[in-house]
Amino acid sequence: MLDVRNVSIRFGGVSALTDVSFYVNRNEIFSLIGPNGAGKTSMLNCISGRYKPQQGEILFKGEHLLPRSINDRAHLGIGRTFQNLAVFSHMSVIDNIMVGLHHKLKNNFLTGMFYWVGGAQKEEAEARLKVEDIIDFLEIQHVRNESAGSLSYGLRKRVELARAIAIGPELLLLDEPMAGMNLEEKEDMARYILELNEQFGITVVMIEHDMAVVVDISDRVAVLDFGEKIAEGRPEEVMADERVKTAYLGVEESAEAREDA
Ligand SMILES: Nc1ncnc2c1ncn2[C@@H]1O[C@H](COP(=O)(O)OP(=O)(O)OP(=O)(O)O)[C@@H](O)[C@H]1O
Repeated sequence: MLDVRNVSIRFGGVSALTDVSFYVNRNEIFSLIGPNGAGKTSMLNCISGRYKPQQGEILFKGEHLLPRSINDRAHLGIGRTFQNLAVFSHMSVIDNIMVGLHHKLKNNFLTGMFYWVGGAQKEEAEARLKVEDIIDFLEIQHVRNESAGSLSYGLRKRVELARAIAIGPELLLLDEPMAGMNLEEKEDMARYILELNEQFGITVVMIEHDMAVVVDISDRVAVLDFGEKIAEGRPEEVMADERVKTAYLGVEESAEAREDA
């Protein structure tokens, strides 16, 4: 479904990604892991269209993605969430989800001006139905009319996920979906991701730092370190890899050194 070939991107003197290749099969849960600054978010940004790599190709269902805009990629079926929460705090939960869906609706701003004349009203009504399904699925009925900013962090993350799935993605890019969550919230999020994958056939590419979650729910994993891919395979294979252990050990050692200082 996704074929990343020899992707490199630099920011000034920093090589965020160097010649990185990997593939993701349809219906897999694929995790990108690695220490801070390894290039994981840069890779998601290259796939979703926020960044344009200087080298390489990315194919989605056999189509070249790099010449396409962010909106085009959403239309092709790529949805994403962000590392830092990207919900609109002042808007209600339901309106936040509708924003995601409007990306996908046929009627654009101009035709929207003829709301009562054109088909937009009907389209909006159908959209609402779909939003209700998503709200049920993510168990956020009780807060549907609350403003998103008033919700707990875990619930806001769920609203962000709801918005991403509202476009009906075939591929979902999740940037640290469990960051900042307590154990119960993490378990819930892991369950939603698994159900999206198993029941709705959504392929998932996820950045996650919680290794227990990664091992639990990923089919395959790729490890980045200083912008290079150092390992790829089944979670238990990757965790046993010496280069991976060294990459993470380096991080732990420097963290200990900071604590000692
Ligand atoms: N827009 C940008 N401008 C300049 N440098 C950038 C930009 N985006 C990423 N970088 C740099 O590229 C490198 C990789 O960053 P990236 O955010 O992709 O890493 P990451 O693995 O997602 O890290 P983390 O786990 O901390 O989120 C870092 O050195 C970062 O500072």
